[in-house]
Amino acid sequence: MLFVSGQVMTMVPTMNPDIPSPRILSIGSVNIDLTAYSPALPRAGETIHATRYATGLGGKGANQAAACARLAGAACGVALVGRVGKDAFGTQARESLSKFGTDCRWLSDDAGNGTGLALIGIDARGENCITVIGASNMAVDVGDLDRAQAAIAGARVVMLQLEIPMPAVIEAARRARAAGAIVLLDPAPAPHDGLPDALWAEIDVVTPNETETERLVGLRPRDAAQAADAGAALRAKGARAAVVKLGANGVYWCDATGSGFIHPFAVTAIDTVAAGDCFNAGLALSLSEGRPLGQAVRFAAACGALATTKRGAADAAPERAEVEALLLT
Ligand SMILES: Nc1ncnc2c1ncn2[C@@H]1O[C@H](COP(=O)(O)OP(=O)(O)OP(=O)(O)O)[C@@H](O)[C@H]1O
Repeated sequence: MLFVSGQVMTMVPTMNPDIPSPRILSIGSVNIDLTAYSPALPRAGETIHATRYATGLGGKGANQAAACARLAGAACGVALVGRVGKDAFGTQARESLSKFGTDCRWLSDDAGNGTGLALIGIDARGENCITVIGASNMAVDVGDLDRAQAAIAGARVVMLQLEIPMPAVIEAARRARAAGAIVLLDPAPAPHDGLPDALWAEIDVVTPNETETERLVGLRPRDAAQAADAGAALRAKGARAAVVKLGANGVYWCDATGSGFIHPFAVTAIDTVAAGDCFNAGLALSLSEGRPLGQAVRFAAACGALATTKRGAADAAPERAEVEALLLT
């Protein structure tokens, strides 16, 4: 059946009884990252020559889905709900997601918008400047959720981020929670004026880093004690649990049953890009297996730490065996 809604033209996916309903969904953005490496970044009006470039999968929705699929392995049941353009970048994104094992049945082709892009410049010192073109990501709406309703209804964990329009995020959270799924929100990029109350009410676990925490509750945590204050403030907003990520300084968690601080795993970090996405992927997988929050956060912290030992975004995602080995140290 061909379904036409606004600018989207896509096949309506049906739930094939031979393919189990996904256990974990990421509802969010898909980008292709185009990265140019040059000795210095260009100033306004300047043209420079890069020494090399790379293209790869990006967007927090796609990164988290891909990382989670790699972690979960063969019969993983990790799906992505979102949009790509009907262009070469959309084809590249689909191929890349499929290589990780991500179920793309609910990834729509948007006939009216191109695929989301991130244009990234990196200089010799590792400084970067990034231009994001949201494109089809900014067209994600309730129609995408309608098409994915059967998947939302069957999911154990739904991962959300803030790179698609806020009304779609709120409605996705509402539907997922109503269906009994655990709703994970990575509040990135965090709006300057915080989150709407309608979203706070639907969040099971919110996972900000230091700067996102400051935008959400006005506190910038630098250690475990400050993270505990921030965690309490995040729960007072309405989230049932808070996980405050402090990068190389560890991670704090709290929920109705208690709280804890996980010290960072000792790794040799070479690139922290998407450590947070791999962390959230691990958290989603572990929660989907019924682990309590403290155990799930420890698993996630090992995933985040391993992601810093490889270059790239989704490409830096570890496999489960690597995570289990690090957890034994
Ligand atoms: N250098 C590191 N050593 C060990 N663990 C790390 C390191 N950096 C990150 N981690 C782990 O990964 C988690 C997520 O990293 P971080 O706090 O940088 O997230 P983030 O800011 O959301 O990341 P990004 O936006 O770059 O994806 C941390 O809470 C920590 O558990």
